[in-house]
Amino acid sequence: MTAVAHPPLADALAKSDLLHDHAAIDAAIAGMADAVRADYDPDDVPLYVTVMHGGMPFASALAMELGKRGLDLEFDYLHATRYRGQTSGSGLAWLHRPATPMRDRRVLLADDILDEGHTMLAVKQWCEDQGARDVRIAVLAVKKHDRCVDGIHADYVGLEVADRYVFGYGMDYHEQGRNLPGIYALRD
Ligand SMILES: O=P(O)(O)OC[C@H]1O[C@H](OP(=O)(O)OP(=O)(O)O)[C@H](O)[C@@H]1O
Ligand code: HPA
Repeated sequence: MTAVAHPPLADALAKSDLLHDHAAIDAAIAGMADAVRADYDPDDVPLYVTVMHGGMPFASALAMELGKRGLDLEFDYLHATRYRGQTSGSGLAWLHRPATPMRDRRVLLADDILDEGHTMLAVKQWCEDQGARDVRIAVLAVKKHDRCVDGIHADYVGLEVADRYVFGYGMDYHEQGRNLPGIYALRD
């Protein structure tokens, strides 16, 4: 089998701009935690669903900030992907669905980025179809453009990013760079 050659991460970094550093991301997540905490009753523990893989660093950080503020969370995760390591999206593939029953639960979805919205539209619809009584969306970043599908928006947003391919803090450049502590954008 021939291995697929990926462009090296160092080359991507050399032709990218840092949009948000780690301190800015931490501050944004703390602000989001304040907003989420104000909307949730600790006696009605939400089901906190991380959208893998990209959502993992953000979901972890937000969960800890919510813990500091006295909001317990029940964890589950899903994996739905439509980019598959590429820089443009195609059809959504579900690789894992949450196992926890959602009927009558409040569900909080945590992901790295809302771009064209296809992923979250399908994921939110699926949670509602499972009987969740309330489904909200927290994303670290929203991309600024007018191509987002109708009917979807993020309830909690940390940062805006330009209409360029972005990576770092969960987001990949050909499956690399997810653990960069900042968010970078490729120059056109
Ligand atoms: O708003 P959209 O245009 O639908 O794109 C956003 C989705 O794309 C990315 O996932 P990806 O498909 O790259 O999977 P990954 O998280 O495993 O990298 C990202 O993590 C979001 O889930
Ligand atoms: O710009 C992006 N970067 C990484 N993953 C993404 N998923 C949707 N848009 C993006």
